[in-house]
Amino acid sequence: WLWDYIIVPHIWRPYIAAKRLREQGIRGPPYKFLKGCNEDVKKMKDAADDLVLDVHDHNYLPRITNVDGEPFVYWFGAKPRICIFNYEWARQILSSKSGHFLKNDTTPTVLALLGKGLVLVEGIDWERHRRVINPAFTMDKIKMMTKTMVACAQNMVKELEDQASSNKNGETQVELDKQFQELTADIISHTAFGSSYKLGIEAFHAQKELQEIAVKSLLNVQIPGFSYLPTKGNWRKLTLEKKLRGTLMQIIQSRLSSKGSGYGSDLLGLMLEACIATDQGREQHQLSLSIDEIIHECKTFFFAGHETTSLLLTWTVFLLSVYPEWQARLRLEALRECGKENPNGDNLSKLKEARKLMSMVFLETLRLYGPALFLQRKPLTDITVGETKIPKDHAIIIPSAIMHRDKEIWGDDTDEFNPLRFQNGVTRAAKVPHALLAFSIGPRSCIGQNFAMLEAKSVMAMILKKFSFTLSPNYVHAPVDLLTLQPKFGLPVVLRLLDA
Ligand code: HEM
Repeated sequence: WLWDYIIVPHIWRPYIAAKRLREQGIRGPPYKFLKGCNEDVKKMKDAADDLVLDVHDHNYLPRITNVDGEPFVYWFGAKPRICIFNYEWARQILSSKSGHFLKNDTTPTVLALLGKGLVLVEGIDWERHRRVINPAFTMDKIKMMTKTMVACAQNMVKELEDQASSNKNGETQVELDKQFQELTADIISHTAFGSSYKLGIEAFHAQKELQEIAVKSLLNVQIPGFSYLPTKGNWRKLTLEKKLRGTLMQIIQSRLSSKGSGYGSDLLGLMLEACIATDQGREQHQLSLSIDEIIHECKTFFFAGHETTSLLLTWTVFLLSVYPEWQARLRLEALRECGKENPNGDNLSKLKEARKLMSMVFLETLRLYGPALFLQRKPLTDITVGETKIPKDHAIIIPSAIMHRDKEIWGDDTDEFNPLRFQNGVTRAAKVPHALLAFSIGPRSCIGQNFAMLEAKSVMAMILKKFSFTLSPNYVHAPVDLLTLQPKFGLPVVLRLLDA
């Protein structure tokens, strides 16, 4: 036991891995028994935590990391992670269709949070899941969902409008980040679960708490078997997992029992149609999912589908508050394309065109404040990338947030907010066509990117047409890495009714 569970994985393998990498010139902080670098990373983050930035300063990297430049290795517990910064290597790894690069191992808490759905499944299972789910994300389907997105956004805007008009000056101060979280959860819940959206919101609250636990546990010392001990934290995690599963099961049961001519054309409906095909005794074929897989997919879509879009909206409002001239330009564009009407599939398509300012602003926000700070992969076998031999099972970290500031690729103004860099389209904004990694690239790139952009555009157009906004004096600029990039102290904003 000592040999298999302690000496080999926690002493022998890290020692050999470090030696092999050192021989190739890849260095990094020393491995520490059980802890790896987790404690040091935690200390480094704590030390940088007091660093508050000016709102015009978009280089928040010193708050979350102290690395750049050359590839190096660090230790997540006993597991080596090789951090690379090279765009060509990143392209090779992310675009590989050979199945040579898998998603990296994840901790049990992150797995409970995210579910073993499309983001984490591999190989033929991934192909099967993606085939079932792809039809829910065609542009036509997403355009049809605009109505739901707009209806949800209208409720939020109306509430804010009432708040503002009850004040003489037509102003209200709100924590917009929280509003966006509720709104995007509402939207994904309606679009994925239809009439069971209220249960979806319950699931969202359980998932939110699981996320907090996941963030806290991520940099803890990795003691083997610790997650199975009956601690208070592990108990809470188990209770939340049960609640989340139970709620999702309830949503599924209610859909199964209300079947009319089909299960519906939303995401859940599509997955259930695929599931029933298996249930009816056909062999596991290319278009089938089990109920358990559907539960995992629901978790995946709930997390991947609301948190990221809510952050895109949050950081965009932050930037438009700091650059009021851009806010005014976007308002004019929204009024020109949508007039007094609410956005709909057609006028939003116009805002979607690459040359539109709204698209450029969202892309620039994703470059500077993309929700995912890095991408991770691990090779299935020993592999050479560039001239570096990467042994199998060594995680590869592609730090998109750092790479989005590479001056050689993006030019000297990388730390500045300059949406016009995207005026000729996303592939011509930098020296390489795949420079923007916010949605990743290659076969595992984000399936929900069109959904997210359309949702963000609907919401932003509706806000811009009703309000002007500035940062509240209470806003503190301190972006923080909590699995995704978030404003540490939220986004308090003063909204002013335009026709006040
Ligand atoms: C601004 C919003 C969003 C951002 C920045 C974003 C970012 C990403 C990134 C970086 C990946 C690749 C992860 C990797 O390679 O390891 C990804 C994958 C994924 N995203 Fe998104 N995402 C967003 C919105 C959404 C939405 C709205 C949905 C669903 C409704 C969604 C569902 C997914 C799924 C299912 C995958 C896995 C795809 C696969 O592996 O086949 N995302 N996303």
